[in-house]
Amino acid sequence: MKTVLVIEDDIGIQKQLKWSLPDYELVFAQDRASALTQLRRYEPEVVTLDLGLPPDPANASEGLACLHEILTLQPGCKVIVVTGSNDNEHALKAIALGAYDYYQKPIDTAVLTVILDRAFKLSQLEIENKALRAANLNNADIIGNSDAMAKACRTVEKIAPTEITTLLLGESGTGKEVFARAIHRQSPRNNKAFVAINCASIPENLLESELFGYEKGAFTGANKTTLGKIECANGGTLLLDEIGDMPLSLQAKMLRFLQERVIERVGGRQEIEVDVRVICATHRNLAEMVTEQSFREDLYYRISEITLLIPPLRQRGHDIVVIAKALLNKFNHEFNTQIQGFTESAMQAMLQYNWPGNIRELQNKLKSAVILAESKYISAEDIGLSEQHSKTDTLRKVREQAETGAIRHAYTLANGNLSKTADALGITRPTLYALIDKYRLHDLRSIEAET
Ligand SMILES: Nc1ncnc2c1ncn2[C@@H]1O[C@H](COP(=O)(O)OP(=O)(O)OP(=O)(O)O)[C@@H](O)[C@H]1O
Repeated sequence: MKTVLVIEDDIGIQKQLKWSLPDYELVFAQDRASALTQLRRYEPEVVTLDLGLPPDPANASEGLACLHEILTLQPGCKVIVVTGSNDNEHALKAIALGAYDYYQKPIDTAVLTVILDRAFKLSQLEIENKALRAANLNNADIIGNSDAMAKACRTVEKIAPTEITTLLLGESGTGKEVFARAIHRQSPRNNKAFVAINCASIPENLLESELFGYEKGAFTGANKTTLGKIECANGGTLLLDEIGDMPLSLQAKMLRFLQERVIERVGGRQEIEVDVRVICATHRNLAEMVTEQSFREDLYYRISEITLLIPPLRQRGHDIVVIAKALLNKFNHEFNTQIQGFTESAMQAMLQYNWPGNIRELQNKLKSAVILAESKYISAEDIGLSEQHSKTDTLRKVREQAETGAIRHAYTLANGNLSKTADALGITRPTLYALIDKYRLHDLRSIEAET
């Protein structure tokens, strides 16, 4: 349910709104201080604000000051100001200060519902727009603006216009293929093919014909002459993914192609010239493989004219959150869901988790979270990251846990009697009610109501 913060000191109107707007979760505040507390707590997209707030309800000064503070704290918030009848002057002043809309008392819930719906729609559009802008920060689909990524993107911009053979190094799922595509897209070859082949996923005996193609009759089943990936990439770019997994037997043929830019199809005798830009990628330590003699040294130097290290996700700082939000936006579209964001603990957990599977792992975790989440905010549990991943609780959360625990403990000792519970806690009964509301401990109230 969408949350609306209603800032209104008239209890009667609060009640009226509560029963007449059942499709929203309404949270209330009666003055400027409590409004700002509620704003920090619920971060509502939409607020209704009665301009006549105590201590000066006859005047709009307190309401306008409140509006100013709300927009300072949460600039994207849609504030609908509520004025007395014919109070156009203050309504216009509020709009000039940044309020989204206004309406005049007496309350007409049909009108208010339309205004609220429009405010939420606009807010959603703005949130999506922001995520899309974040998604386009650097190179089309390379999301993120950490120093590490900015540096990698600058390198892409420099090497893309050249013909230099590039080696992309990085853990699995860091985006090596995404970077290879970005190099192609920014190169003069961008109107020709980008062809990728994963050397680790094709059986050794098939890899040669996949890469170099074969002539008709070259082997049983070779019914017609077939082009390999290298020829298919002619004029464009070829990505040799997981080059570290290329068998030694094929490495010599690959070296010849890279040096002379000619190939021979399997079963053929004719040399065919090809004009292909080559990008290689691997998560393996090729230098170590050279020492162990499982990778040819001459090939290693040939493919690594320039090496670009793609940082693992855990070293990209706040990028994790930026990417997570962009992915959430994408999955909301894909699955037609309305998840609005992440809980604080989910954010902390994502920032502290090690992400061994990098962005691919983040994608998988978020996809299932979006499908399975039961609230509009994704929690740490939804993404399969337990509380232990979120080591630093906010002060607010620590306080909430402590107060909730103390209230429940006192309540049990007082056998469900709220007056005794309040006494034991050293607070008044109304304060206890306020805390029950604040922490949504409504089971406590209902037990007393039954007794
Ligand atoms: N910076 C990024 N922003 C958003 N999505 C990204 C980013 N980098 C990668 N991705 C996405 O993460 C997934 C993994 O990326 P990619 O396949 O390029 O990784 P890889 O390093 O080539 O992985 P592997 O080594 O396993 O082949 C892809 O779906 C890709 O679209």
